[in-house]
Amino acid sequence: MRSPRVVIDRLQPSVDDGRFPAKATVGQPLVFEADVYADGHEAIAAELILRQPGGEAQRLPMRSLGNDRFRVQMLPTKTGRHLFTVEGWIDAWGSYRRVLLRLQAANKVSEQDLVDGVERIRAASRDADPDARLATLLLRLEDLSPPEKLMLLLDEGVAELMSARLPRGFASRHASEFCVIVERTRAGFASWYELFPRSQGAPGQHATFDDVIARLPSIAAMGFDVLYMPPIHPIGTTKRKGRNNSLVATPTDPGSPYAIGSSEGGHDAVHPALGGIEALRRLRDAAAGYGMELALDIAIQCSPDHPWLREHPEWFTWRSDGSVRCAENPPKKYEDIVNVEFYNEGALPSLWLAWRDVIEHWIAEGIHTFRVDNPHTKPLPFWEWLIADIHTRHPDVLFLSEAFTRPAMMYRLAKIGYSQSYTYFTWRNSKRELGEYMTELTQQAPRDFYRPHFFVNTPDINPRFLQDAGRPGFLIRAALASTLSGLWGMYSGFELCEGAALPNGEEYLDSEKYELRHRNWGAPGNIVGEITRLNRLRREHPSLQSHLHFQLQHSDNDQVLVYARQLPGADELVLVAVSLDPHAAQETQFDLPFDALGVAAGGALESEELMSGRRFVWHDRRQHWRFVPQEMPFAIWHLRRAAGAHA
Ligand SMILES: O=P(O)(O)O[C@H]1O[C@H](CO)[C@@H](O[C@H]2O[C@H](CO)[C@@H](O)[C@H](O)[C@H]2O)[C@H](O)[C@H]1O
Repeated sequence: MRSPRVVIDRLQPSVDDGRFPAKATVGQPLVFEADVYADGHEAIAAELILRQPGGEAQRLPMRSLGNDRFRVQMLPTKTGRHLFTVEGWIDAWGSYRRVLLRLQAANKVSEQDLVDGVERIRAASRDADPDARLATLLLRLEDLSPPEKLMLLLDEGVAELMSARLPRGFASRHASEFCVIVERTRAGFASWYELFPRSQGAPGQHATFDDVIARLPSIAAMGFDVLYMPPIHPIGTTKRKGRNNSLVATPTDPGSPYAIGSSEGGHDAVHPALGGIEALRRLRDAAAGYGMELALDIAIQCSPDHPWLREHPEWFTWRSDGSVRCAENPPKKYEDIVNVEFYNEGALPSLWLAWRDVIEHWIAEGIHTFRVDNPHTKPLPFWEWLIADIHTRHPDVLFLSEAFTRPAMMYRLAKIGYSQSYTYFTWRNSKRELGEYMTELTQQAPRDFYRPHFFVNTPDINPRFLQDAGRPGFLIRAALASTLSGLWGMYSGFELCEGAALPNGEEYLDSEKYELRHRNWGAPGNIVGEITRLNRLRREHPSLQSHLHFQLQHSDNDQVLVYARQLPGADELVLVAVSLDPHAAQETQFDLPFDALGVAAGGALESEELMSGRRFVWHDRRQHWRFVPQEMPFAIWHLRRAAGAHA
């Protein structure tokens, strides 16, 4: 096929050139861009053609950014698949107007140049479909002096009218329609709190969901809106794990909740000691009363006691001794669970459908968010099918991928449907690491399909950084996670700065995965107040509700990371500076984003430090700040142009 005269290229957002849908979130700016160009020097115009779910195609004019790039931005309000393409054409009036502007700047506009414009309008008004506005315009032009005529011919309203009337020269359209899936707000903006329900009661007693209800007011007061629980199903006894991952359990050890299934049921059952399904329903409703939703864990594995081993032996691979090999995620070994085999003869489609039934079961119970354990150890085609299938009936259901593996696999899981993904954030501590990682996530390909969920800790990850960092270290990581990504999460105990670890690793000492833990939620030294404030700032400042719109700022100290968060086109922004050193005071000179706020030389910025409420007017582009870890290792400023300052 020959190239059209007007070429349309490099549509954004697009994932692998349109092979997978891009992602967007209700209420977050969605930016479309394309290169549109042609031979010669004529002006080009472009339009986005957008089909929203259940709607007519809409045409949105795109603005030239220069260098052949065009852009339009919209705020999605509907969830679902949005299809788009781009049309471009030679803009005859735009070409005339552009020349006229250049002549005006050079003070060389001739009488004939003005006549040319009037003649163009006259020709347009002679079209088959007469436009009264053009007739009126011609009448007005007749009585004007040359300078007045020039002003009117350059008028933007006239440009709009003429562009709408004139035929689109050499119009062409990109050959493909691209897709953006818009998901509900919590796909991209949510604060997760993870807890083990069985630990939420009186010391030494297995708690129920009713005990979790009693904890809701304080969790909601901290500003969390998703309550995530590790598996809540019956736990097997065969090869049950004991304290600190011991291979021998005592009769009173509750077992790992990931060892799912016993004679009391499998993945669609609730552990009786948690109060059963009625108690879960009470918790679900109580959480909704606090504006929170529950997220459940989907762990595709079975304890050897799971009913499926008896009912569906064809879903497992049996060894000659009648056992099934235990699961692993190298180098970790999970002796108390076995895997189902997706590729076994007899597993397709029954096993795939069984998992869909499990998800449907919990959706029917009002659960709309699922954290999926180790999805990278299960078939990609399975996830692609399952998520698409669930979304045809339940487009608001969210899936979080807990894959800590190679980047290609983590990204692929997002491309094939996962709404959110665990990340390497937990292990990115230095200024260089954090800067590079954020640049990859926000300015390279993942930007269009990968929503990073920044967990500061998990029951499996007691980050080495936190193990000896004390309270300042917890403040540092909370500030980073909550201001770098729209999605952040913590596992309970973080707010109490718990960091005791087993030697030489990242496992918690006396991990709650294998025993009940009782905590004093008001223990001295906690950071509940700071977490509450951070979550409040996230709600108040839309630029903190996504990981996108991130810009590194210069700071002269390698221990201090400074970044701006600004929505496209906004006249305000949030500037964050975090000292990455939990042990010693650090100070830095850093640059203020005067240009991003349109402040010219001699102008000033009004700023409010949002943790303390202190206000400043800053006249110098370069500022100085000192961080004392025991006081506050970070600062967050809201910045806008000072009233009266010139742009
Ligand atoms: O493999 P990951 O590091 O991604 O961890 C996830 O999956 C593990 C297996 O489900 C899970 O491990 C826990 O449960 C196992 C099964 O009961 C048990 O053998 C492990 O000792 C225990 O850590 C882990 O919690 C989960 O996040």
